[in-house]
Order: sequence, then C-alpha cells, then structure tokens
Amino acid sequence: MSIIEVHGVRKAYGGRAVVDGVSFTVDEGEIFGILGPNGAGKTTTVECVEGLRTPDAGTVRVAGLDPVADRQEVTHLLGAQLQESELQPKLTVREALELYSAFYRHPADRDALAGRLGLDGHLDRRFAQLSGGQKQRLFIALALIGSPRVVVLDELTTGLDPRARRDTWRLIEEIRDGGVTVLLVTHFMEEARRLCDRIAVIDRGRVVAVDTPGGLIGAAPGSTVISFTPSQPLAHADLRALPGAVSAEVSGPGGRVVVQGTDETANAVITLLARHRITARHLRVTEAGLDDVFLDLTERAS
Ligand SMILES: Nc1ncnc2c1ncn2[C@@H]1O[C@H](COP(=O)(O)OP(=O)(O)OP(=O)(O)O)[C@@H](O)[C@H]1O
Repeated sequence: MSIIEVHGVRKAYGGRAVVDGVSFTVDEGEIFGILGPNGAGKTTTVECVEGLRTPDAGTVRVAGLDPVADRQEVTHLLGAQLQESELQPKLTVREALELYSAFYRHPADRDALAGRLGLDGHLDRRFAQLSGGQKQRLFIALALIGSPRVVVLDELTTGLDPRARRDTWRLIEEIRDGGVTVLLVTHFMEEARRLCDRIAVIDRGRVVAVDTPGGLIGAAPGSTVISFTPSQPLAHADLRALPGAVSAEVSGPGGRVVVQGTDETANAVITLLARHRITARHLRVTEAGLDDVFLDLTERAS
C-alpha cells in the first residue's frame, strides 16, 4: 500500500521549473531512494512531501493527507531530518531529545532511542562537540522521536568517513526493519544500491526512471555484458540482431564473443545457442554498476 503519493508536482522559481511534473509512489515499509545530480530538484521534491514547500501544481499525499493543508497531522506521522543550522550549538544531546519529544503526541522512549543510536554515552555532550557521525545519529534520533510512520533523510551520509557511513546505513536498515518507511535523498550510487528497495532517478526536475536497483541496471542498454567462446562460429548478424544488443564483437583465435545488452539479451543468447546446437565455453554474464546506469540515464535525458 502506498504511504506517499506524488502526482505531477511542479515547482518553479523565477519562471524556471526546478521540479517539472514529478510523480512517484512509495509503499509503506520500503526504503525509497531519490537519486540525481546536483540541482536536479531532489530536495525541492522532498520538501513538498514534508509540507515545507507548496507545489505550484500537482498533488502530494502522505497517508492520504495533504502535507500543506494538513500540516499539523502530517508532522505527527512524518519525521524529517533537521539541518545542522537548526540546532543550537550549546544544546546537549539530552536537552535536544527532551525538547523535540515535547512537540509530539506519542514520543518515542528517549532512553531506548538514544541507546539504539549509540548516543547513550554522549547525552551530556553539547551539539558543537559531537563528531560528524554523532551529529548525524542525533539528527536520525530527532527525526524518529515523534514515532513517525515515514522518515525523510536528505544527504545523510555526505561528509562522513566510510565507517560512519556504513554504521549509518545499518541504522537506516534497522529503521526500515522497525516498520518505518524511509524516503532517502542521496548522491551516492553505492548507498542507493545497498539500501533502497526502489529508486527514482531525477534529472532536471523530471523522473527519468523508477525501479529497483537491480531493475535499473538490468534494463539499461549495454548494462549486461555476455561473453563466451562458442563451439562453432556464430553469424555476426545473428548476434547484432539479438533483442537489446548494443554491440557484438568476435575476437581472438578462439572467436570469443562479447555482446553488450540487457537481461533480455542474455536470455536471447541462450536461445540462439540452443537453436544452433552450439555450446558455450567460459560463459560469463556481468553487470554494469549503478554509476554507469545513472550516467547513462541522465545523459540520455539531456
Ligand atoms: N528558494 C529557491 N529560490 C530559487 N531557486 C531555488 C530555490 N530553492 C532551490 N532552487 C534551485 O532549484 C534547483 C533545484 O534545487 P534542489 O535543492 O531541489 O536540487 P537538489 O537535486 O536537491 O540538488 P543538490 O543535490 O545539489 O542538493 C537548483 O537549481 C536550486 O538552485
């Protein structure tokens, strides 16, 4: 069941549409990623979901509510990550948790939350004294303090070292495993691939693809590389005619074949081999990374 529905959302600044007809739905309990280059409109889109910006056109619903018209209700079911500038440097971790839990009808247990996020040893530390990773964990705690059904995390791991990033990923998975839906804005392909159940790729204010990480990779032209050495030569024209094939090369004394295509091409190679009763030695099917797919999608959209 969808908990977030975004239909045809448009937002312009000074006559320039920075979000231009964005639509997607997020199912309850999933980690949904919004991936795109700088200035693509990711933050503007999620701020429309949070009710922080009013779309010029289109509709947004969070659990059936309008985040702008029903702002009060939506704040109780959607937790948003604060920006660093929104916390007083002198506030301690304990004070921040107390202050923010007072805003909500059903606050989470502060001690349990602090323990879960590894903040229990730092409760008396001031915000300004926390490391980057500790600050991020506090932001996650504050986003979860109202026991929300949805949490929005925007560029959460930017600036963290690899270990702190991995710890944060584990936390995000635990949040999802606890039944909270996560809307995650990210630049990092590895993060999107590792965490997200589905991803919307946004470029220049438009959604250019929505799929699982595996689906995005499998469907992208040239993302699947099939290589093998056939027991008998295959006609180059047959290889080029395979569905989804973007290139086919035969090289070396053994006549090794390398075909670049999609998942569909890989299946068609098997059928072609069977039809000609040819066996394949050293058959390898490898995938491009999400980086390549992302570049390809955003380049094609230009
Ligand atoms: N209040 C505003 N007034 C004018 N332009 C704005 C405003 N907010 C955002 N923009 C512009 O809208 C575009 C999209 O910005 P947005 O922050 O949504 O992109 P983003 O995909 O989140 O980018 P980044 O990854 O760099 O954070 C940018 O060109 C930005 O400069």
